[in-house]
Amino acid sequence: MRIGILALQGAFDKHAEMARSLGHETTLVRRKDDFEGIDGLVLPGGESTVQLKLIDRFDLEWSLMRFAVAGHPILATCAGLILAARTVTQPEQRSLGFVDVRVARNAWGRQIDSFEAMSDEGHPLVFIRAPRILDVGENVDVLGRFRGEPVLIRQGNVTCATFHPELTNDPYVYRLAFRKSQAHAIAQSKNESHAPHA
Ligand SMILES: NC(=O)CC[C@H](N)C(=O)O
Repeated sequence: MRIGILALQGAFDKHAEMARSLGHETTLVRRKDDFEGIDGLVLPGGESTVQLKLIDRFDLEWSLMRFAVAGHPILATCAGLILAARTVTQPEQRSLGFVDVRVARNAWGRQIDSFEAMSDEGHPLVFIRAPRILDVGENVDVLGRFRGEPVLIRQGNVTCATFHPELTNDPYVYRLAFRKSQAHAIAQSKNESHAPHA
């Protein structure tokens, strides 16, 4: 697949490395034109307030919405999850609403700004001023937990992590987010919609 990495601000280099190590091609996405030809998209960590401003400045909101609604696979991590969430608190902030979750920003407290841990399922986690998922809607699947609380979720084509999977050496989150079968299904539905109507 060709994976676009939103590269306005934040931790996008390591995402590109991880995607390439799994055999994907990558495109750094900074302008509307960059959405052409990508099959999947990463919304990386960083500072979500700054990222929102840059999305406005470069007029990318409509392209992001259209990409999500078209059903393409999206992986949103940390600040990316904050952008993708339905509701953001602490402080409140506008968001794109791709997934039906409520998140609190910077929610682990100052003393433990950044830390490494293992998920309940045994995968490595790196948290950096991470958000916490406060509640999930009924259409949201919880794919990973830490001490019982959701840290990896998926709703339809959008997979979100509160942590930084690109800073671990475990690619399972990418495998979950960018499944071949998913890309295939999307390509097929595109072909069908292009088929001439009898
Ligand atoms: N590592 C991260 O992406 C941190 C997210 C950041 N604390 C925010 O609120 O946007």
